[in-house]
Amino acid sequence: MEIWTKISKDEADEITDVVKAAHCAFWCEPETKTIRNTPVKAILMMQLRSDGLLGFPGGVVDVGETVLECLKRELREEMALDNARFPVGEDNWVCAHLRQTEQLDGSFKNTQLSHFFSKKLDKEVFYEIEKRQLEAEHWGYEIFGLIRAPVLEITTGSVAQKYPGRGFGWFLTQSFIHCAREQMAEMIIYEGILTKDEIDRYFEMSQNPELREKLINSSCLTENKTRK
Ligand SMILES: O=c1[nH]cnc2c1ncn2[C@@H]1O[C@H](COP(=O)(O)OP(=O)(O)O)[C@@H](O)[C@H]1O
Repeated sequence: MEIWTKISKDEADEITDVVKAAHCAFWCEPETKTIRNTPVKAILMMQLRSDGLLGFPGGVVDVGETVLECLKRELREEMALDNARFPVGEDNWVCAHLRQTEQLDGSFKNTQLSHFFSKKLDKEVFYEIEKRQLEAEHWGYEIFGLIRAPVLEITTGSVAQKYPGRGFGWFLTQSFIHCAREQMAEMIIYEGILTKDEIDRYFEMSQNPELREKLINSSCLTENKTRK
């Protein structure tokens, strides 16, 4: 069994004997609308990983590297990011999560410390950085898709009435790597995109068993099943 716990910066700085990782959410307010005239509050840059899960750009800190040096290297490898133009620094730190893994004797050992950063971009810059990712060294090898996490809610229409949370609530039903879903929630609150209550409501909706069953078994929420 593995447990992920959010810890403070001071607590994180105390931990030394563990694998460290750093990931970053680049985001923007696109000031656009999507279907049914729904305002898009924000879009977050995520990736479809080669293991089929969704996560943020970043990776494991190599021996001799600092957390920020690691992030810089990973952002270059995974996004072809021009780090001099778009630096990510201590000011962009949002949260840390500690993974503890159960051992054979039932005790728990610290096995990973994940730092998370967030950087807001102008929408034009966001689009430019997105396009550049197709030239990244790890594109098509470790990174299989570019994702815009949709921070929005489509509230009109019968499906939205029956299954609220269409938009971000439904997005949360996807499969995320490790603590990426929690990091995303932390960063959305930290940046003032949504309140904690709003995020909690979306998490609750995404855990509705009836909705999850429908989303997994049918792409259009109908009763039709073409595969048994
Ligand atoms: O978005 C994320 N949030 C939190 N942890 C992640 C995320 N993406 C990957 N990880 C975890 O961080 C570690 C580094 O994985 P990743 O695939 O990013 O790095 P790598 O490029 O160094 O192999 C792994 O334990 C992985 O499961």
